[in-house]
Amino acid sequence: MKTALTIAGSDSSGGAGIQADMKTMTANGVYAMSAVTALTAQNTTGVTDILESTPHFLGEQLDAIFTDIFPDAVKIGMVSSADLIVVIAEKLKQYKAKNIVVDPVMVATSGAKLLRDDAVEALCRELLPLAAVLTPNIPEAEILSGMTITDATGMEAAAKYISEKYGCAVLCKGGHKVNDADDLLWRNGFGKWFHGKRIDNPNTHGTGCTLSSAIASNLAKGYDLDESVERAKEYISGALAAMLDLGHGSGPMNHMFALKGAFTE
Ligand SMILES: Nc1ncnc2c1ncn2[C@@H]1O[C@H](COP(=O)(O)OP(=O)(O)OP(=O)(O)O)[C@@H](O)[C@H]1O
Ligand SMILES: Cc1ncc(CO)c(N)n1
Repeated sequence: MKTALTIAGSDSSGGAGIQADMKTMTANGVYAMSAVTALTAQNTTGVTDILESTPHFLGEQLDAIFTDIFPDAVKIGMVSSADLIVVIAEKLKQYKAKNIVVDPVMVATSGAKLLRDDAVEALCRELLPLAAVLTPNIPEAEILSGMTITDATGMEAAAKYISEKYGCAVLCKGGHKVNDADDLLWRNGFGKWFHGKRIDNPNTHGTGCTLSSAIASNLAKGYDLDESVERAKEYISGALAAMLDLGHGSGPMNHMFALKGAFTE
């Protein structure tokens, strides 16, 4: 069985972060492992508190994983401080990790800030150059490129700029503001649009975590990047279309929609 690792924060409500990542990896047929960067006290309405792992303990989790079950792909999500980012970069280089998907998580769907200001610079310096692909939404692509994005042309300009600056592929997600569910993949000097059918579902907690983990799962299974993105979009469309409705805010998706009998009661 192929294996994947998520390095991310825990979401106590189970719809985003580590929990979404592990459900997604499992549903996509790979063995899921985790290194927890932070605990969040969170539900569908917001984040009330964050307790960070120490850099030393995060390093110990990564040592334990890489010296035993080597991951075929790694997904990086919420990493709130510069010190944690430095440890992750050091360990990924030491163990020669491959198929690294970086989701530059900055703000939760609920609006809570998940990345400290000093960490943005460390993320760009330490982690982006190691990424096989980076998956910013529009606000994150604006921060990483310093550009304002209002349309598809803006998404292309920002994705091209970020890809060239950090030498990695960039999947700019349209989900939030522009172009509905159409995402742009910029790699090796060329852009390709992945068109998604917009699903009328207000429950989008954890969509970014889920998409990046599905891409990592497909890379772990040996699909190339284009095929991995295509399959990940199909998976997230299925999870959104299952119309799970839990909680008082923007609720989670049904990650197990394809499991026989899932959520029928
Ligand atoms: N209503 C929708 N219908 C279909 N696809 C969607 C919808 N909303 C988002 N997506 C898709 O889900 C994926 C994740 O995109 P999104 O922009 O929501 O991520 P994100 O902003 O990083 O998520 P998060 O809020 O978890 O941080 C993208 O492929 C996007 O196109
Ligand atoms: C722990 C965690 N990571 C990422 C996100 C982004 O959706 C979130 N809400 N919570």
